[in-house]
Amino acid sequence: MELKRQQHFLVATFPFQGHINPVLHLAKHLARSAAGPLVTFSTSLSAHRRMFPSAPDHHDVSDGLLSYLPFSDGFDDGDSGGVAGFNRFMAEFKVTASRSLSSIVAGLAARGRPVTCVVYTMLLPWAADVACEYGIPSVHYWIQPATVFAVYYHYFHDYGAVVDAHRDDPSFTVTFPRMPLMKISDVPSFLTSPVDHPLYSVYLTLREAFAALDAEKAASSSKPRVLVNTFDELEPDALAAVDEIDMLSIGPLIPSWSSSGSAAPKDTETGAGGDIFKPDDKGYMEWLDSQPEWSVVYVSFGSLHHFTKRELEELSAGLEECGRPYLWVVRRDNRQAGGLREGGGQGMVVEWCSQVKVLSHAAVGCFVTHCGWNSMLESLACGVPTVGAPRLSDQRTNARMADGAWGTGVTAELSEDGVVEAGELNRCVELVMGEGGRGKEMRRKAVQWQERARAAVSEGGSSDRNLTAFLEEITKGSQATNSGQQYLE
Ligand SMILES: O=c1ccn([C@@H]2O[C@H](COP(=O)(O)OP(=O)(O)O[C@H]3O[C@H](CO)[C@@H](O)[C@H](O)[C@H]3O)[C@@H](O)[C@H]2O)c(=O)[nH]1
Repeated sequence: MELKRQQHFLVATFPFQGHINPVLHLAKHLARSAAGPLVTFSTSLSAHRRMFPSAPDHHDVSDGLLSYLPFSDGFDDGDSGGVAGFNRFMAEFKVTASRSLSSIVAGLAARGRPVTCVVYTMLLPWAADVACEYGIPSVHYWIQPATVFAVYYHYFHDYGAVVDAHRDDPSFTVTFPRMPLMKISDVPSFLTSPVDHPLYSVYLTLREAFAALDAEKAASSSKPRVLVNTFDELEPDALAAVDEIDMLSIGPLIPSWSSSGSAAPKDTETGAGGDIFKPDDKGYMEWLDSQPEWSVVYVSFGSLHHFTKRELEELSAGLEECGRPYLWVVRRDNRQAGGLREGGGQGMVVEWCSQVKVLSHAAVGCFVTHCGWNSMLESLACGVPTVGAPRLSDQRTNARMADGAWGTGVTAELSEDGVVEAGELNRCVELVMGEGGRGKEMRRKAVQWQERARAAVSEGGSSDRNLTAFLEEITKGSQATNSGQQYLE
């Protein structure tokens, strides 16, 4: 059989929008690199169907740059049982999806397009075993901050006992190696939640991911390398906080920059292109065009958060109280609770928008966010200061960085039931957008970070250099071992 030597990345991700986006941007970046590798993007069939509603199922979709080949996770109709059923879903996901991804690798080889490197994200640690099964290298792509990676790493090694002992003491401070002091209340929530939490399986999967990196280290003479969607200047301490792992910053990978390779966002390219939610066809960009510069409050809590009725009531009232124009994303699957008051003349509520395009618009002056990592990077990349309303996972750590080290945001005080109440929203938005000194400073810093973020991904910038070095190393490694071909023989 004639064997091809072309580099072929298989990039695989969990079917959440917040995981699909950064992986898709990396995939595009790889595909456009000088070496011109093949790149296949893979997520679950249910998410693939939502990304490509008109594509015939099970078929390899191609957009001329990437191939899209879904794996089955056993929940192909997309009904994974919601938060309550999530632990059961994760157990099934691992078994079925790893088998399916393995047959994708075998199938690509049989079609003369052998995979030479598997790139996988945090909730797919078993993808490293799939790669190993075929004797091909794999690399973990960490899609949250380096700070969060370092906290998990140290927790799963030497700091588990101290965090566990103080998990109910929010003001207790932990000193993770080479990192600033961190309060327990700022540690990722999966480390302080009880074992009967409905998302406990995320904790177990993360533990598995760090064990996989330990195994990789034990099997090799060099440090495992992890790609991280951040940039050097943003998290210098955290990037150097784990001796045993080489964290390679390659971000911020956001749509316009990763697909164009240029530092300036281009309007036509600011859509994520991997949406699993239907974009709203209300003319929100035209509406933004009609608003003054820096006047609009943009509100979005990402792709997973579910509002309660009280939360929708308080946010509606708070936005009215602010008296500023606003654009608010409330997904269609997120309105059942009731309590949402649409903005009248003052605001617009949409089901889903092109977030980077919105944040890049000159009219937007503040982003009220749940502090998901993609949203945080996108706000920095677009120079928009934030009001943080973090709930779980990495969000509270991210919020603390924005209102601490970066100086680009303020964190709202949540009520006991986790709601940003109207008065608190108004106070925070005024702090960010008002004429006070703190607001002016946040806006100045936001613009400063935007410049640094752009510099990092521009040609010759730190993230650009890291990604180029990674590509060269993978290419050299696969030429040396002829990897990706052995399993054909
Ligand atoms: O109307 C919208 C709303 C959101 N987005 C995009 O959706 C993504 C949302 O990602 P993120 O901000 O990270 O939030 P989540 O969807 O909640 O992401 C989950 O995954 C992230 C990465 O692991 C974590 O940081 C979060 O805490 C976790 O909730 C971003 O790229 C947004 O640009 C849109 O394009 N249009």
